[in-house]
Amino acid sequence: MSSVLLERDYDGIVWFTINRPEKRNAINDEVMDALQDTIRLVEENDKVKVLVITGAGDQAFCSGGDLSEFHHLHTKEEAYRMLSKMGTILYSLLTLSKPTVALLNGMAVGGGCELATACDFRYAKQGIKAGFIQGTLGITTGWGGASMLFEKLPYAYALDLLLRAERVPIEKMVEYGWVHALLTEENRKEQCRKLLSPYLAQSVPVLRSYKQYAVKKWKTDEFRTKFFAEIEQCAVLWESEEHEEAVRTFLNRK
Ligand SMILES: CC[C@@H](C(=O)O)C(=O)SCCNC(=O)CCNC(=O)[C@H](O)C(C)(C)COP(=O)(O)OP(=O)(O)OC[C@H]1O[C@@H](n2cnc3c(N)ncnc32)[C@H](O)[C@@H]1OP(=O)(O)O
Repeated sequence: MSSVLLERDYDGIVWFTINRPEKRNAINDEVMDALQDTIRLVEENDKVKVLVITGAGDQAFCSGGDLSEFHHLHTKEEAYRMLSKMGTILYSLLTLSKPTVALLNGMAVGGGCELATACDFRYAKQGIKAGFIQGTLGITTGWGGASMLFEKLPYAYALDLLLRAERVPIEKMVEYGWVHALLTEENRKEQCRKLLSPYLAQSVPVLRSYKQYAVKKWKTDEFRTKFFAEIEQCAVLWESEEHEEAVRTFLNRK
């Protein structure tokens, strides 16, 4: 079974679905590579207008990095290779010249919240929770999530979410401005398409122009340096006994 599903609609939407529901849609190398290829396709193809990223099943949008695959990374150098690979992908998602949406079909935790933060809009199913829970693993955001969060949310809200490191009810995420629309259970894809229909009515050059203008502030050496320094800091913490122990506990919890 493929780790990712890709669909292209007649109206210009590309749907990228992480298809690992049995792992709560955790991200491994295969998902990273497919996401990178999809971002390239959306950037280059003049018929594609919007990229929507979602997860398969009803339980999770994405549970972050695949801890069972990445727990063999012990040194900060090993960790940095993996973290900066995904960080580079999320940076290209952040600065993509087409609108992007994270469609939260279920909970988002850890790197799953970083993936969602890299998107322009977050539409979420009612009743779910989302959390930057990295602190409970003895690490910080490793894919540039904090740099992006501080750009997109008011300072105190962003800091609160990172420091509390818990799963927060999605209604609070709406209040904080992280989630832009709540969806009901029924036919979420159609609800998403309806929310996107005004954007889909615009031409690709118009969409591109506004997005390029919007993301210009992040295409600077200053922002990139901050973004990759955050990733480096996570790599340092990845080596710690606290992190090793937290991951061991999660993987052996049954
Ligand atoms: C690497 C980058 C870093 C970052 O920058 O942030 C990260 O992302 S670190 C990873 C952070 N994520 C987590 O710590 C999440 C860990 N998962 C959970 O807390 C829970 O699984 C859940 C997401 C809250 C879902 O809970 P629940 O619905 O009760 O399901 P289970 O816990 O029983 O999980 C089912 C199944 O899925 C496996 N799983 C879940 N998350 C991951 C993951 N991130 N990596 C690998 N595997 C994951 C879990 O082990 C179960 O598998 P089986 O035991 O084989 O059934």
